Amino acid sequence: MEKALTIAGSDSGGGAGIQADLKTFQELKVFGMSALTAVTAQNTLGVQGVFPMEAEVVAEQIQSVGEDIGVDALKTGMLFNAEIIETVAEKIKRFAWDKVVVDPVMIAKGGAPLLQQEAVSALKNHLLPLCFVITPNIPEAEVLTRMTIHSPDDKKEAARRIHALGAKNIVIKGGHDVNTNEAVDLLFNGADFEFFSVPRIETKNTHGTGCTFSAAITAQLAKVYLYMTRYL
Ligand SMILES: Nc1ncnc2c1ncn2[C@@H]1O[C@H](COP(=O)(O)OP(=O)(O)O)[C@@H](O)[C@H]1O
Ligand SMILES: Cc1ncc(COP(=O)(O)OP(=O)(O)O)c(N)n1
Repeated sequence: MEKALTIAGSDSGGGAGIQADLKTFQELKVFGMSALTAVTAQNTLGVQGVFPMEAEVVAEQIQSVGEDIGVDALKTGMLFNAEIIETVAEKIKRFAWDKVVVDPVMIAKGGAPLLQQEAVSALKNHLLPLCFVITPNIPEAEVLTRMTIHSPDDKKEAARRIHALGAKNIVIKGGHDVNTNEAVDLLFNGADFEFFSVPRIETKNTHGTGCTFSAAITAQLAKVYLYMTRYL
């Protein structure tokens, strides 16, 4: 069975974070593992508390999993501060992991900060160059690129800028683009753009959509690469 690791925060409500990731891994039939970066107290009303782990606690969890069980693909979610980001980047380099999905979690939909503002440059400098896929939502793409996104052309320009920061593949998610009756995601691989659209589901129950999305990509990456290497 292929193995996937999530390096992310705990959501006590179970809709996002580590809990959403492990459920998604299970659904997609990969063996799920976790390295916890923070404990959050959350429910359907919002985030009531954020308690980050010490960076060395994060490092030890990744080390334990990496040196024994092995990792076919991994994702990062809530990383909270620059020290944790730098620790995670060091471990990715140490194990030479290349199937790395970065969900640049910054702010919960209710408005609670899940990444310190001063950690954005650590994310850009240390983690983006190591990732195979990055999955920002529109507000996250705006922070990473320091531009506003209103149109499909803006999304393309933002994707180009994120690619220039070192990410190989960029998916700018369309969940926050509530003025359209479609949810439109943009994929850019450094050469070509592709838009993916589905009819927008009219619901307020979108907590954890981004976590689930990036976990699904991670699970499929773990399997696809193993499949491809059999034919090399
Ligand atoms: N109301 C919706 N209807 C259909 N798809 C949605 C809806 N909201 C989000 N999505 C999809 O869910 C995925 C996660 O996107 P998004 O909600 O923007 O992420 P995040 O949780 O990080 O803000 C994307 O593929 C997006 O297109
Ligand atoms: C612990 C934790 N990690 C990530 C998130 C953000 O989840 P996301 O899927 O981006 O969507 P919202 O929660 O913002 O709706 C989180 N809330 N908690």
